[in-house]
Amino acid sequence: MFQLKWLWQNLKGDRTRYILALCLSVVGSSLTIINPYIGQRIVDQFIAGSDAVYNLAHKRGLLVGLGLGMIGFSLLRTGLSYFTTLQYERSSQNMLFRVRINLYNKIQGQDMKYYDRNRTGDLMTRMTGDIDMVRHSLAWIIKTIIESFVVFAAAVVYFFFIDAELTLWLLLLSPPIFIVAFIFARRVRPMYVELRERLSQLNTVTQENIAGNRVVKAFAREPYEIEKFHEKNVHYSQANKAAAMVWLDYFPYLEILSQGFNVVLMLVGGLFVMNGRITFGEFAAFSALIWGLSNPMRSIGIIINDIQRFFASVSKIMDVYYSQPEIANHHNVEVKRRYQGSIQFEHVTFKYDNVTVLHDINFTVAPGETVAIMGATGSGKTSLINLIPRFYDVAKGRVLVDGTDVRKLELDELRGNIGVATQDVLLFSDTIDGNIAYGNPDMPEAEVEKFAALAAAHDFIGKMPEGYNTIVGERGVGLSGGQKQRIALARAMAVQPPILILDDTTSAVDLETEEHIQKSLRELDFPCTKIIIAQRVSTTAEADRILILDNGRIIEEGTHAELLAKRGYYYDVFMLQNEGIGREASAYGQK
Ligand SMILES: Nc1ncnc2c1ncn2[C@@H]1O[C@H](COP(=O)(O)OP(=O)(O)OP(=O)(O)O)[C@@H](O)[C@H]1O
Repeated sequence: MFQLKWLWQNLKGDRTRYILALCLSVVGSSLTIINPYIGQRIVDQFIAGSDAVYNLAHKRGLLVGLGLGMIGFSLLRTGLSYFTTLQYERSSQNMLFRVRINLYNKIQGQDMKYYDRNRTGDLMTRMTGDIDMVRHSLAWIIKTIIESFVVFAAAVVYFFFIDAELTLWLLLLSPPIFIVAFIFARRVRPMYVELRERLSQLNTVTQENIAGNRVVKAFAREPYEIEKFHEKNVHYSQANKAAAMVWLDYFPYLEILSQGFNVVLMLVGGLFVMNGRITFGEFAAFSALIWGLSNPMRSIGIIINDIQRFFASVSKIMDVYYSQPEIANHHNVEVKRRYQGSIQFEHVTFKYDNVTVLHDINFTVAPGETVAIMGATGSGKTSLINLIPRFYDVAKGRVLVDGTDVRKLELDELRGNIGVATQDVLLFSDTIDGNIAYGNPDMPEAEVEKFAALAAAHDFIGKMPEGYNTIVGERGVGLSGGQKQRIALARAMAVQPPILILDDTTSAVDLETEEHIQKSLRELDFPCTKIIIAQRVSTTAEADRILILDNGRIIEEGTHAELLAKRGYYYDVFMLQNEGIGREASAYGQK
């Protein structure tokens, strides 16, 4: 079975330990028949046998020996069981550790499409609960199955050795138990798949609520969120109850059939003792070991439950484990070249699934040029710039960087040559210094400060209690929108990339600060091609070229003056933004 093969693969490094644990389980379980055997001898020779009085008087040494043997084997079994459990725990914990790293790397290596499709809560469930279920299966389920099976087999063999007919009477109960267990397993399996899905939905709602708690509070939507959580919680709870109810449907049958072993033993075994077919000692041995037949039957339901949970979880993990990103970064570039920074879009069409959002885009950016992109919201600006670092692949056409199709470039090298400040600013829970130096952790402090100053961030950072060592909260909590944007800009510039992409990076800063940033961008002391998405004419005016996007098509292209002269979309935006402040279309922004 593929899932078990996968488990085996991931046990690499601990396979010997795990096999040792399995062997110890077999040995330890086989030893369970020793004490009933000793008990049988004690009963037959010293309690109920015809020579019992004589033996008690003359063979006390043997009795003491058998008693000590019983104690010794009990201690040995306890010791073995302790050592075996230790091996199971160690090997399964080590496997858990490895799979977790592996899974994390897999998730980390996925492309943007994967993150578009998968919910964070679901991925978190895979990284936590599902992995732990797999560990549980190695450390408990497989162990229980092996031990139950060995105890059952050892008891049956021993019983056959004592009396085959009585054993067959007892075994008559096994087929109905297996049939009941089989029907139960078939019924409960889809329920665990559903249960797992509902758990993931519950985690997703919880995660989104915590991550978005500010929005929730701002809109006073706590009751709605509580209701949403409640609904998912009820769904999950119902799925749990439904699975438990199915178990309860079958549990009485399994329990009664398991109890049946004792009844059969009493009736048939008792009869056999009365007619002298078996001795009291042998009957005692049956009694002492009958749990070896009934217990595995009793726990069969629990084992089936856990096995179904295991399959539901392991298939979710394996989904991640074997999913191959369409755009994979192999991280195998030894020497990263520095690009000149030319960019070319050749008849580019781009789709999200089946929705085309960019149509036949053509433009060229020479090294060192600054190109601004403007357009209505949803016109495709972010989608367009996402194609340059190859966050997504084109559907048709080509995107070239330095004359080479980005699909033929090593991703590490390509992305290492591009600094991006995304629209949705994300800062890590780290110091401001750590956030700015994210792309180059060895950057000297003076450099960090230099780029912070270029991004007009140095002054406000200096006023913070611990300056550059101030820890910002998750996603940059504690900073204003404009402050976050400036740190993100400093972070993008700090890698001194030959291509800098800024997606609406100065939308939340005031005009004066923006002017400072514009000046810094113009005067960067390294060669750099800049692609700047902006809504303000004040940002785009000084670009070498401006592209206007509308519904995924370039509808205007030219310099500020050329576009104003065209009296099209750009002109309208200009007029709208400058109405009332008396600026003349022709005079503004001319270099
Ligand atoms: N990950 C995605 N999956 C599916 N569709 C998407 C995705 N991201 C964007 N879109 C769609 O693609 C179109 C272009 O979106 P895009 O974000 O590129 O526009 P934009 O011009 O950058 O908008 P804005 O100015 O609001 O940021 C929109 O219709 C949007 O709904």
